[in-house]
Amino acid sequence: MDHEYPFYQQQEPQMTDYQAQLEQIRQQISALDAELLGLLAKRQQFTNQVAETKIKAHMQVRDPVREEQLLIKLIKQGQPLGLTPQYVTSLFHVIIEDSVLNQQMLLAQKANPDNAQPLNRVAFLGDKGSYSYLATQKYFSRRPGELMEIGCPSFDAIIHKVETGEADYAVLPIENTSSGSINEVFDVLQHTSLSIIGELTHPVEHALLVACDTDISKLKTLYAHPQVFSQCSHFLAELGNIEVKPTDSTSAAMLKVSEMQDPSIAAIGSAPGGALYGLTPIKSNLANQKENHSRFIVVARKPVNVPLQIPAKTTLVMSTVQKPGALVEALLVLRDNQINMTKLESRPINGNPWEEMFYIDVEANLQDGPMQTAIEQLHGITRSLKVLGCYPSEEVTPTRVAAADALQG
Ligand SMILES: C=C(O[C@@H]1C=C(C(=O)O)C=C[C@H]1O)C(=O)O
Repeated sequence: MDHEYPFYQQQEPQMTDYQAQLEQIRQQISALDAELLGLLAKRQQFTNQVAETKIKAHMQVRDPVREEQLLIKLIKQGQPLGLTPQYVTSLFHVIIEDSVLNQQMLLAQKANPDNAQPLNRVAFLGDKGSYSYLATQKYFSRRPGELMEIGCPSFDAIIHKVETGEADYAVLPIENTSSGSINEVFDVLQHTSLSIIGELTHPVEHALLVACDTDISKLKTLYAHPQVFSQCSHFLAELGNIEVKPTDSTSAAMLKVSEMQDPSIAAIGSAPGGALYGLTPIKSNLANQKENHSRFIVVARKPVNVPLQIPAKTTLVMSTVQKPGALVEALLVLRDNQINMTKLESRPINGNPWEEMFYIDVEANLQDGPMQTAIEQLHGITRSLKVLGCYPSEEVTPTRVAAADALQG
């Protein structure tokens, strides 16, 4: 006979017992997370108060010494708690970046009081779910006023909306880390009276999105914006014979797949964007480069004043005279005025294919003395020169702290 277990012996825990344990611990985690959110919100209120003080004291927003001291102290405090220097540093880089961007926005608002309005009507490429839509949401989430989203089919249509007053701002993708500059945007900037008033970078995480249960082997057709195809060219090459069909925007691609509900059809877009169309990702991280970001510019009818207390960028567009070394001569003006150039892009001049326009981004405030001198000198040696805008730089370079230094002493 099988060995009988005495009745009183502990029964094996059932799955429901484990689930109950898990649920109890998860409730404690969620309670702690809520506390953490409360503390982060309180920290944000304090750093915004710091911004108010800096406005009155005309102090720079960024204080690298304070950041380094703060990170070293936190790393030391985290060590005995089992929190690694890498974890503490990366966590507080995100917290400090948010704090600096919030402070910059407050200072910029003070410098442009007329810009604060209850409704921000913003034109962007595509519709809900496009990368431009996500970038628009990100940029205006940090600014006061309700957001009215105005999706457009093309860059020309976007610019037209702002020029005619149907929109207050436009968000335009201008470059991507995988596919480089977006030439169509540089071309529309050549002829618009709008000014660049802001910038932001946004991660572009391409995923393969489908509307129903399927897998890659069943796919026959792929919809996406042409920019996406060039950013995911390696993935597409591996896919083999799948028909790729370009769409005006990522959101148009996702809408198409959502409407067709066909297991042989997919779109490439962001998972959050796809969720707005009921699409699910069956493969992620499709871009050629792991770190795939797009930089967007924000344009408006009126330029903004950028306070000298926050890092600024200025974008120029110029055409040079037709003589050897003309471009070099122009760039030497920037060097002679100690102005750092972060981007140089050339584009053919419409109707004059053998001449080029040069777009230059510099790390400088238009109000700065050296920048004013450089502009004056450039006017004297170029065929044409236009300031496209001076705007707050939204690239917050994290303060580096060597963990070892932090743990000494
Ligand atoms: C809050 C301040 O402004 C910035 C943000 C900091 C932060 O979030 O901890 C620290 C230093 C500054 O770069 C400050 O100067 O104290």
